[in-house]
Amino acid sequence: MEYKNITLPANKSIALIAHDNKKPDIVKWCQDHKEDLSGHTLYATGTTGSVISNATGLTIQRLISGPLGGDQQVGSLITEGKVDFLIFFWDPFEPMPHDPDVKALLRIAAVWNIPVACNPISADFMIASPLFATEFQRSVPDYESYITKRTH
Ligand SMILES: O=C(CO)COP(=O)(O)O
Repeated sequence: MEYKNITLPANKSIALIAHDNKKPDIVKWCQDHKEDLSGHTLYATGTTGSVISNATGLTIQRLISGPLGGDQQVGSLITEGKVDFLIFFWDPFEPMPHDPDVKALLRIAAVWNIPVACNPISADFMIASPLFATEFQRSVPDYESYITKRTH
């Protein structure tokens, strides 16, 4: 696989997701970082988006609920270059009916070199990074050269 660099703008697109037992954690994290988050474009799966916007007033583009396909929607936005960061507090203690979707989302985030925080401390380190609110270069798979190689 060949890679190319793309420039991420200072204003990032961040996807916020939490399983039910972790929703209090993501709400608290968003309350603690409300000011920093308000400068970015926020996406969330359905229920996570509702609880965060009710608790913080942040503007969030809500997708479908996770078990109904929301994780797949986030994965699709990542492949389209429309989501730059993933904050996903997944539950390590409970199996989910949509575990294959969760795994697929985490895989696609790795494929597209997306920073992923799976717990509040990782998210704290991420948002404290000087790169969080500045332009930076991200290496991504060079899809066009991949297609060209496979078709010539
Ligand atoms: O299940 C989820 C992620 O796998 C989250 O979905 P909700 O935000 O709709 O609860």
